[in-house]
Amino acid sequence: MRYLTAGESHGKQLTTIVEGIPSLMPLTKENINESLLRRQKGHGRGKRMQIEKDLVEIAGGVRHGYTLGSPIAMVIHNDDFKHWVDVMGEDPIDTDQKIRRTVTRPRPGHADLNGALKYGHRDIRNILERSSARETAARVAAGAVAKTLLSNLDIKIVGYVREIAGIQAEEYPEMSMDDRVKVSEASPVRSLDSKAGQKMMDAIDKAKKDGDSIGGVCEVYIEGMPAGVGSYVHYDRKLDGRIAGAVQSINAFKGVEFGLGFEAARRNGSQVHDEIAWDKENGYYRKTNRLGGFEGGMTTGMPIVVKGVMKPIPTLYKPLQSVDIETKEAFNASIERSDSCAVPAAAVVMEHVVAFEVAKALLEQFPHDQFPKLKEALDAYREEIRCF
Ligand SMILES: Cc1cc2nc3c(=O)[nH]c(=O)nc-3n(C[C@H](O)[C@H](O)[C@H](O)COP(=O)(O)O)c2cc1C
Ligand SMILES: C=C(O[C@@H]1CC(C(=O)O)=C[C@@H](OP(=O)(O)O)[C@H]1O)C(=O)O
Repeated sequence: MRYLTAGESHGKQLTTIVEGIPSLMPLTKENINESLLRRQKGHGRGKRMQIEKDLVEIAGGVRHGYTLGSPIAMVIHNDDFKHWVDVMGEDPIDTDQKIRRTVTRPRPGHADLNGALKYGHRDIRNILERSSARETAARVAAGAVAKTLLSNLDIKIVGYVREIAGIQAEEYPEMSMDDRVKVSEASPVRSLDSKAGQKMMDAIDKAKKDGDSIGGVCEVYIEGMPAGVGSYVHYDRKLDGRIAGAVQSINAFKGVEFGLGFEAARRNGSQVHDEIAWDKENGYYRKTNRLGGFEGGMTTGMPIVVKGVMKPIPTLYKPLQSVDIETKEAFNASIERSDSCAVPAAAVVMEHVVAFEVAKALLEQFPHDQFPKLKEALDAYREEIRCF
């Protein structure tokens, strides 16, 4: 199972191709649109999100509400393209226009300067169009297909905000999965803690007023995974490693933690490892879940709990100093529009990139071309480990 995306932020459309989804799995565009609309919500986003209404067009791989087993092609049109036809069109333009529209001022914290150096573009627009987190809409579409697969296998996944600008949401280890989904959906910052949520919104408003930006921490929580998915036998089969890579690949993410994460460095082993218990009904379980659902690159059967750190948005109304790549003169970057905080949206992105890695690992472990056979194999494995 793999996916590719294509498309520029202000170009015509984003395209996603997902390969490896078994046949005979129920899938509709509503499954995908629900995820896309969730990604667009959240306090702190800029004017662009008022222009876009992300809706998917399924262009291949699905017929009459079921997957065919062939690649699934999905298209999301950029409504903003109509304002950028001259800038983003594929036809050549005259030199005067080209010079007028060339972006030569790299923003600190974005991909602008390194991308220009690497690809030899003297127009930074050629970098920023693709490095923009607009691409995360296409990744959410791929993740929504994976989420649909997981949900049909009784595996639930949700992403929400744990922290914005140092304001932490309280931890609710006993909170049910359904409540996590409900509460995070209801909150404009997707936090499970309404008091902290209000403070987070105030912090976002203040950052915006000050022309600044803020980051935070997202968490993804997964229930229903049996123990033993992933593998310890090779570095690239460790599922926690793959999830970490996927989370780190989200625009502006700077770190990943499972369970206690970095806090584990400060505790003794007795306060970190999760003791093993057994009962007849459920088989093995853990009394705690401090390791966030992983040992040896494999799931433990406890919920997967993974956090990702998002840095503040690089494009600032309050300008940072940079250097023009043509004149080499120092300048203070000024901008037209940007998000001031995209952590709530990033929590949805994180949920979907993690969903993809989990679904991919399941299909590697239980390779089936037909979805009902995958379900049967997974259910048989669940029973096998319950009775182990
Ligand atoms: C949902 C989302 C929205 C974002 N919105 C913006 C934005 O409006 N302006 C901006 O400069 N960066 C934004 N970013 C972050 C940049 O895309 C990111 O910093 C850039 O691609 C450079 O990559 P890096 O930060 O991972 O090094 C956003 C990121 C996400 C996940
Ligand atoms: C378009 C999206 O996010 C964009 C990500 C982004 C960036 O630089 O990463 C910059 C902004 O775009 P624009 O320059 O058009 O205002 C965000 O709106 C989206 O999430 O769909």
